[in-house]
Amino acid sequence: MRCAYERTIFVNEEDRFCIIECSTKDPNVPKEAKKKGTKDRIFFVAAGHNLSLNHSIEMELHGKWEKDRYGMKLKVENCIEIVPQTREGIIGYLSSGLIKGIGRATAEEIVDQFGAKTLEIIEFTPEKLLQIRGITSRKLREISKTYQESRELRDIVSFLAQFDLSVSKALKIHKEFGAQSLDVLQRNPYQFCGISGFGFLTVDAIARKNGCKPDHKQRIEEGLLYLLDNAQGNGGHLYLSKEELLAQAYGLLNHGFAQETVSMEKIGSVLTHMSLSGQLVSDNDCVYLPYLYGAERRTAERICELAGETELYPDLNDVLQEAQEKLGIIPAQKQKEAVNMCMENALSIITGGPGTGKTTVLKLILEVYHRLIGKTVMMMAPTSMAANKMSESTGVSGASTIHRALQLRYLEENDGEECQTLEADFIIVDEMSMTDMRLAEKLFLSIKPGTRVLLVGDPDQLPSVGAGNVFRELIDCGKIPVTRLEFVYRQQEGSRITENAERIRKGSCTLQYDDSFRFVPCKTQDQASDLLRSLYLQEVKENGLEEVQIITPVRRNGELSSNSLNRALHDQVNPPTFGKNEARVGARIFRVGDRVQQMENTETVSNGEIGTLTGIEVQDETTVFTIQFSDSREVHYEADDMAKVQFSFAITVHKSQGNEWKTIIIPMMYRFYNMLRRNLIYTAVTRSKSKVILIGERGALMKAIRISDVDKRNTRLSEQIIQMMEQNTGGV
Ligand SMILES: Nc1ncnc2c1ncn2[C@@H]1O[C@H](COP(=O)(O)OP(=O)(O)OP(=O)(O)O)[C@@H](O)[C@H]1O
Repeated sequence: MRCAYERTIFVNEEDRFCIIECSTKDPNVPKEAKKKGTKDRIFFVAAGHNLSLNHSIEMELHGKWEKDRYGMKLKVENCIEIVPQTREGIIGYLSSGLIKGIGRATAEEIVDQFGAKTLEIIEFTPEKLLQIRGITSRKLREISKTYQESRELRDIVSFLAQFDLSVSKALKIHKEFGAQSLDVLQRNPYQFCGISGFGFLTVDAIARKNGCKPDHKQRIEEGLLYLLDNAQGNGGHLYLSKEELLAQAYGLLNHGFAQETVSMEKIGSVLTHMSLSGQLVSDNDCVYLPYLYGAERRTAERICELAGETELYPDLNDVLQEAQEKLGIIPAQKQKEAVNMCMENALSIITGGPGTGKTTVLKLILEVYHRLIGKTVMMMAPTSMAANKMSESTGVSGASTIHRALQLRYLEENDGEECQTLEADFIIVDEMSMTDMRLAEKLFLSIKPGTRVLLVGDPDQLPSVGAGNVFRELIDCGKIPVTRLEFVYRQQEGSRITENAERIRKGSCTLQYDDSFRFVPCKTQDQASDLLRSLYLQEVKENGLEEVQIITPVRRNGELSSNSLNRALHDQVNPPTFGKNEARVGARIFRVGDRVQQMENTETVSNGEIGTLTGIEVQDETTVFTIQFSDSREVHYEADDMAKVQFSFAITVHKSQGNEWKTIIIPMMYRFYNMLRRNLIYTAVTRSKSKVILIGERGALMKAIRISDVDKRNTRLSEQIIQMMEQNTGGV
């Protein structure tokens, strides 16, 4: 059925599942599905993946009519975009954003000149476009390239539609294999397993449809690699035991077959072969992906090189006394010990929850170091907000994110290679619990032996988002001096937040409530969502958008997920008004004033950074978005880059790490099920500077506080450090 897109009802950004309203001239729309209509157009609802959300491109939709509680809709099985033939249609298509470098005015000029032959000319004799004013050779190259890509892309999208695969996946394949994509898809789809986001399961479905043998060696290899990769993402594991890996592989490779098609022996022999050829590393029956094994080993080696005592400073006590007097701080015994430890050891760790005096100790350390040694100090933290806080609270400017300090772009690049050597005599890293194995490797390999290093953090927070449990392992290995600051000084300032955070940390469910720490009971998800949004709007009115944050355990599924809350809040928090620029990117409309969060590391922005959209301008027929981050840095994004950005009125607990706000609002429902964990609620609560509002079921909060230690990760960093140190000292 030939249709036109009319409006979006719903789009899931992750898998591009869309529900849209369409119109058609086709009279075969069932009566029950007809929404409204004019004399010659019938309106109805269609649902499916990757539907066109572009008014300029018509679609041919094929599918089944299905009825649910919202009425009858077309469940789309196949959607083909139809390149338009009319003057308006071609102009609309060319200026739809699919083809870079052509805006509305240029499109009109092209069509005026070439008429119905326009698309043919762009495809076969694009040089003729040089006759058009404003089209330079450089622009022409861009137009030809993106036109070609959009054509190839359409073919890939059609092929992938039968596997329910999204446009974004088609884009990834196309980026990697270009014009060869379709051929590779049909012949050997396992090659796609190397493309990020292209999991074994997806590729396996394509391969099976194309008749690939289920016990083919490459299928088993890719299955094993997939399971190890999956163990990183799902459990934060660096390795799986051989037994566990074989059991998982057997289940995976035989799934969906009536009988055993891949034997355990065959999987075992492929695994052995992969270990011998270096595709995997098997060490003491622990099976690793090679780069993760390397990251763990190399980090352990460098830790051994960095650790050790420094020269003695006989004046240390006197200098500390002078520093205390200058700063007006009377440190407790533990705090003094922390200063001494840091000055007497090349590598040391300070841990403590909020308000335990970590910053106070840091100030003393910086002052003592300045007086005793006075060389270059470098301070860094995983997020820019944490880095800014470090500078502000210590009064020493220049703290940066770890990524910026290391000049890292994408972590995937240069695995195992040393990057940028850090030219400093003393390096302090805050919020160390957020650092995963791969970032830790980059960090430590960048620090030259002889540099003094102090790691600061709170190991009771969530472990890093990426695999590994670096900070906890460094503490637990027992080879690096650690000072634990436990006394909460901020309690004396009458804050319920630090007091309750401390109780949560210890697993106590007896919390104290007042205006700074509230629990608002709600029985249902709908009720909680309504109340949460109205409380959020009220808090924003009082404190400003930048100081209020919703932190939720889940990103998708349900009204209390960050995705749903952002959708529901966007127009309320930042409504469209006359003169406020906005622009559509895919299904989302971005507006000046929106709060957004970066979801991937790039050259200039670290994953997790939060900023405000301050400008949307059209420059040279390209829409440019300007985002200002917390350190006043302005970064420009084009429409494609905005895929790396999410609205951030609500964010997940994982993405909140290393940041803080005045007011935090947290939904807590039983339906969060396996997200109800102590370190999750502890992390969320400790993000607040002055007010915590919990909304939901009290029992869910209690359950979360009671459940600890579910994050056991397979890592051996601590074991490796111990082994290496003992070898170095001849087992003494
Ligand atoms: N020895 C001390 N005597 C009295 N007050 C102290 C002492 N140490 C710290 N404080 C006070 O306790 C409060 C919390 O200290 P600080 O900011 O250093 O903790 P923190 O661990 O860095 O907290 P957060 O992680 O929440 O920023 C501050 O007001 C600080 O002045």
